[in-house]
Amino acid sequence: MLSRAVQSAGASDQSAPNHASKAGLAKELFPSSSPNPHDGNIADHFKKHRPSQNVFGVAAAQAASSFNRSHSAGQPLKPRSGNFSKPPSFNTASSFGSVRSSNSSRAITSLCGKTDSFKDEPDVIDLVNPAPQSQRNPVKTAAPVYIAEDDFSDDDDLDLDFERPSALPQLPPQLPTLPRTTSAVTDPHPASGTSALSWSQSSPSHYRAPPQRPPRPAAPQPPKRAASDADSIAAPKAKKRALPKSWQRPAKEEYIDVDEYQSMTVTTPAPKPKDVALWDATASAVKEQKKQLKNQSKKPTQVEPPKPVEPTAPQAVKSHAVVATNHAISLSNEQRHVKSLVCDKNQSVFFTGPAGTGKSVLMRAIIQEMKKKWLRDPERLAVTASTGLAACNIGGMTLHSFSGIGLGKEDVQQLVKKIRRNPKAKNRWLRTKTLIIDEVSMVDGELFDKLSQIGRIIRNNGRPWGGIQLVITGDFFQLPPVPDGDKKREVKFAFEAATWNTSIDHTIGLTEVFRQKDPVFANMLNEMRLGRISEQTVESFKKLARPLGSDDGLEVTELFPTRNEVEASNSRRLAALGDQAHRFDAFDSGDPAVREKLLANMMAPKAITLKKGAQVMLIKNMDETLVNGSLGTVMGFMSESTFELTGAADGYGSGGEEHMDPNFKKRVAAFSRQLDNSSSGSKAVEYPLVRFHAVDGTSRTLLCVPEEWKVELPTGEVQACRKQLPLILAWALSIHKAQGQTLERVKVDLGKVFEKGQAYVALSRATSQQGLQVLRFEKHKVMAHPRVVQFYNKLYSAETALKKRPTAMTSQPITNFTNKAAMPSARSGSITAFAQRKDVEVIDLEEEEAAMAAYGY
Ligand SMILES: Nc1ncnc2c1ncn2[C@@H]1O[C@H](COP(=O)(O)OP(=O)(O)OP(=O)(O)O)[C@@H](O)[C@H]1O
Repeated sequence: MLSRAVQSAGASDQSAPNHASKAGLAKELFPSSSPNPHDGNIADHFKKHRPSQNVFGVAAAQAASSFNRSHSAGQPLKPRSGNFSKPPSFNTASSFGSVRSSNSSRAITSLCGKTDSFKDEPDVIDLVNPAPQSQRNPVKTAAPVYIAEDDFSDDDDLDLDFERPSALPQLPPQLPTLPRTTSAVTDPHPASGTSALSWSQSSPSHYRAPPQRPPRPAAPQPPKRAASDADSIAAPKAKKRALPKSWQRPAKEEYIDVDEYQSMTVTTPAPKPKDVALWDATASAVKEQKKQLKNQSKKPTQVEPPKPVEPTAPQAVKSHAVVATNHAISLSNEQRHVKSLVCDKNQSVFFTGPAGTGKSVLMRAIIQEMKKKWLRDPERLAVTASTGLAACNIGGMTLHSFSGIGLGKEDVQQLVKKIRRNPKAKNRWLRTKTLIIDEVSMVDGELFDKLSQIGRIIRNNGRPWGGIQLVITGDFFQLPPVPDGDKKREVKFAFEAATWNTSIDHTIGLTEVFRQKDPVFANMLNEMRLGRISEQTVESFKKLARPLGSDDGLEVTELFPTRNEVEASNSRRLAALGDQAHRFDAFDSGDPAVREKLLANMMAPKAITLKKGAQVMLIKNMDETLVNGSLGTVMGFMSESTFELTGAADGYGSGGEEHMDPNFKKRVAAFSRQLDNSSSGSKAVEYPLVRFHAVDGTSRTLLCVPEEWKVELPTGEVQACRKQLPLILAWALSIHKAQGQTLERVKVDLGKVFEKGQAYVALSRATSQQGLQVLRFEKHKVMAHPRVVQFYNKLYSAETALKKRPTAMTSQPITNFTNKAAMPSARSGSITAFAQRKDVEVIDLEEEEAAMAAYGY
């Protein structure tokens, strides 16, 4: 078929040496609905942009319409014949684009123009009395093959859509059926105690006693279809199946109930372990038990709302809990608009806006909607973020993990080779249709270009990212990409990537602030965001140095700019816990000459000390829901064998077995001791049992055993390796790790702020001034990156230009920035308050100037 297609295309090319059509095809593969990719000036580009200036599309449409005209003038087309149709006279290049529309219009024309349209040429092939070859329509064999652009995509090769059985040819009615004699079969040796089953459930062979074996009482066989009765049995009636109640989706799509969304995350129940007493277990039974318990522990232990956390560590859980949204969140108009562009119109969208404007909430709503869309094919949606913690917040993985590029330092060709060696990563690239990227401000521009190029190569599709729909969010006024330590090059933002503009159809600015209800506080933060902070705001922030009261019992989360400060604070908190300390030292291997240096900046610490009740963070992706950034509490310590035998769900172990039946506890202890001694000959190591709290409301318990981190050369050769628990202490967080969080009680020390956007990110985590303590605030520490300011200026200019254009031109906006500064949500009633408080002079500018300031002027 492929060679016929090539021949056909070749023939068409020769008959119509139309270079313009080839150029048209090329343009179709590199669509330019976005602004000029080189200068990044959206406003300039928009002036040049014409919505329907697609050379190829126009040529195809003209060809199709001329074709339709010529055939509709008193010469009705032949009806559809099988899968083929008579070729139109226009060239092949045009047919690429118009094949679908021309076919459908022809089908309609033929149905309208002929009275016997439905009679001609049935699609069903008569297998019993096939017509001789000579009687068949010769046009079929001569018909050319039409190829759509997607036919060559790897992606489509993998599209295993189920074909409805009704499309198959009907069975001939005279198919011989065997006489129903099965019920008359008499069994010469009926097995005693066996109840006869009806013929439709059991074959005759089931009634005979097995040869050379004495008959023994047996339980009735489950209905089983044997090969011998296949001919005589009619197809079983399909059972009516209903989805479990928990799978039902909310009726109203426009309202997103976050709680409902969270509780919809249903997991398959773990298989029940075999009913074998522990002390009776054979080696293979123990193995089986281990396997089952391991599987069990990998799954969320509950799907209901999370239980109150053990009294041992209430603070730890409360302190970092993302503010629970117990009420339904209805998306604002601007959020709904973005969702519709993504989910209904399949557009590639970048939506941005100040902290707290609901970017993550909107992203979750989009993910929920897209998951519904790809319910039967979940791999089509990939959810990623620039950092592990951000990925955890939206239930995804890091962009690096998704792409399978490791650190991604190599050039594109090497990275492609690396991905091709990794079947999982390669499959992700091929299967994904929509790629979500959260917290894009930390995605490096070079990485963005590399991934775009990798997508094109691996998917064999010339469009940016190989044609994957991108849904990107983030605020470039927040944290920039982490600079490349080796090259010492200046940081490059994702919006500075060469492929940024061509990858995105729409840029939308969200303006309604939800996190901070207090308009004064919201505007103090907005000034910080832009790096244009008034003296009054400086004074207000300095007043927040007072300590926070602790009367509500909520623990304060501490944020620091540097890792050392974070470590010092966590050590202090650990020391305050009374329990026994457990120290875990890393096992390092590799070339001693380079090992120390290579492992110095590794997330996994050289040594970590833990206690029961300690708040920890996972630093490695375990699976879809336990990811780098998941927060949890240490519930106790136990050996692997105890964990596997007792199960993780109850959370017992050394220091946590109080709920266990004493007799059972003794037996388990004895048995696990026996196992431990038989395997190692000495007391087994006890590892921390951690209950992790996922943002989707589930709680999962995991015995955290050492994991490996490797530093590899591009050849795959391991230079250094560290084996350590995948945990760090997490009472205090670095500001980088806190990006994306909403914290009700937060203490920020800005003394060592070193990065642009860092102070803004830290303070904008707070929901109110009452819940925020700020230490060492200085005006000069509040910095906005000049290139980010410039980028948002351009977006604003493009928006202004757009508004000045005639309505017809603005039907497909590139940007959708509203001409106003970011404000607290009107629905909280705060907007009125904001308007009435004339004494609060936030930004001393006219309305338009204020709007410009909001976007960087
Ligand atoms: N449509 C909405 N209605 C009510 N509350 C909302 C809405 N959208 C978001 N919120 C609330 O606003 C707060 C901030 O939301 P979110 O974290 O999504 O903001 P963000 O723009 O992602 O912030 P950041 O840039 O700091 O990560 C959350 O507490 C969220 O529940």
